[in-house]
Amino acid sequence: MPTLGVNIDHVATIRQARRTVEPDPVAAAVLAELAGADGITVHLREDRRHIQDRDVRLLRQTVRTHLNLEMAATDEMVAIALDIKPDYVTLVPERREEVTTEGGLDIAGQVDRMTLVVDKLQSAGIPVSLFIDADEAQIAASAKVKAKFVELHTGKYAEAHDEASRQKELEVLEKGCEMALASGLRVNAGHGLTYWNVYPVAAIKGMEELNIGHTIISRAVLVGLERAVREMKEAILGHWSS
Ligand SMILES: CC(=O)[C@@H](O)[C@H](O)COP(=O)(O)O
Ligand SMILES: NCC(=O)COP(=O)(O)O
Repeated sequence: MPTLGVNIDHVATIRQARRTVEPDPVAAAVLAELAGADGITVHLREDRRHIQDRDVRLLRQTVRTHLNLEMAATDEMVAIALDIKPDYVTLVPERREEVTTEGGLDIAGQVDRMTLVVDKLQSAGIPVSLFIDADEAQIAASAKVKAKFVELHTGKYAEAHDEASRQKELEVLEKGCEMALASGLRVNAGHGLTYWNVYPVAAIKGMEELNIGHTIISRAVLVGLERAVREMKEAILGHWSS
């Protein structure tokens, strides 16, 4: 079965709603690791809407499993990665106006640029994963640019409205995984996976790591709310004052 990379971006989303210091994604990473996370994933977006540079720098020092830095393939981000040296980098497409990552990277359409970026990072000892749709041309191009991994975008599978379309998207992922492995790539997957839809993807043969964030942070808010309210009642009674 694949390992679990916990994406903690949306802990930072809550913090950035007030531009304050809580909740701290660095603390969240420690708790995720204590609970069994096999890796920590953060997406340093160009607009810094959630994760900040400070978070990535501190996480580099505190993460005990492995740190996966998701980022756009821009010169600014490459410089940051070369400086911070995460355990691996996942290159993702970014559009500033998007609510979340909408599709996979077009590697086939920018082989020269991607070859350059992948080589720059991997020559510095940072393995590169490419976040792509499970599409034949994109998988072939990912092997061509010599990335070590691909991360198959599971968004279409996760958003399928009925069982037949979900099954069809699952087959696309299975075929993509098989093809990527046959091309010498290691295979991760993620985006939009939930407690209810993860198992069929986890069961795909050869799948190495699943990166999952939004559903875990959403659940954490709900399963933690009762205790948080109880503790505020205690604080009002002075139990938290020194
Ligand atoms: C690349 C990807 O699928 C996730 O990292 C996702 O982008 C999380 O960040 P956002 O929710 O800001 O899109
Ligand atoms: N690359 C996918 C990821 O890190 C988490 O995506 P999501 O579970 O927040 O949709």
